[in-house]
Amino acid sequence: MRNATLRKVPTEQPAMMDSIVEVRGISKSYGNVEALRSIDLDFPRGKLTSLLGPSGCGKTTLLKIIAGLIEPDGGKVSVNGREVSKPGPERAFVFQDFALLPWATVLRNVAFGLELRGRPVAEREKVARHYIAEVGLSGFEDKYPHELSGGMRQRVGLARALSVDADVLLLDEPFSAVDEQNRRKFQEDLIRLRTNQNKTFIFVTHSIEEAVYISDRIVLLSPRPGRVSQIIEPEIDRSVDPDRIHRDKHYLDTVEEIWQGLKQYVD
Ligand SMILES: Nc1ncnc2c1ncn2[C@@H]1O[C@H](COP(=O)(O)OP(=O)(O)OP(=O)(O)O)[C@@H](O)[C@H]1O
Repeated sequence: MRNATLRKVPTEQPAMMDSIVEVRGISKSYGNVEALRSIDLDFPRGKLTSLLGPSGCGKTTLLKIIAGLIEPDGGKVSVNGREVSKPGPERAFVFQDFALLPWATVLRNVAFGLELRGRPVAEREKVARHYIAEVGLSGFEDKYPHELSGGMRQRVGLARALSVDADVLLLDEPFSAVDEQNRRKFQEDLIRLRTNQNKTFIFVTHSIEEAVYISDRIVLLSPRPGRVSQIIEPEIDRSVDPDRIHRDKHYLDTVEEIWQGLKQYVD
């Protein structure tokens, strides 16, 4: 396979990049636990960026600060050039535990974000049906969350995030609760959605393989207090068969190189 190389990017970002999310000097402590120290990051528009690093290095904290769900102690986050301090319609958060309404059908769950925004029922159901199809759940509109597998519930969460038409989708380990088959399938869907929907994805994962497989860029955070230690662009040609990518030497070398850098932090 051609065109699969590891590219390291300076952690000081070039000013010319079209970034949709800008993080400047973000710090956060919980009591005397310093989670994040002075994070500066730019997230390119229309790309998928993964946050990767040892357990407890502040990945989820950073994602929630970008979402406006946690207030930082210092620094600021801008989205589309505008400083943000609370959740807003241009960002949608897909929770690790799905956060679905157990008493509502798939259709209602997916349409829920639009319902909160007071959109008419016909419009929100039309949009919801569209995204239910996009994530491969057509035919399940009238099911309830307890009737679905973990992977399907995760898709409902993603469809809900897509249906509110946010520019930025924030995903906190979306595949952690699903089995390997569903994980692979969902990764492929995410790559397709990223291309078709032209959304910006910011993605927290524990998995080096997953990060290399799906990401346009990978931000490696150092152990707590989390700081940006490296930015990597694994230039993988994703137009080829996914099974070929997983066996490709460049893919495997990239995974190995990141692992060599991270393994010192594993007990
Ligand atoms: N609400 C909280 N109160 C106290 N400490 C917290 C809180 N949330 C997170 N922490 C601590 O802050 C640090 C960063 O946590 P965070 O969940 O952001 O890291 P993470 O990199 O996402 O971790 P993991 O990979 O294990 O999910 C950890 O040491 C965690 O224990």
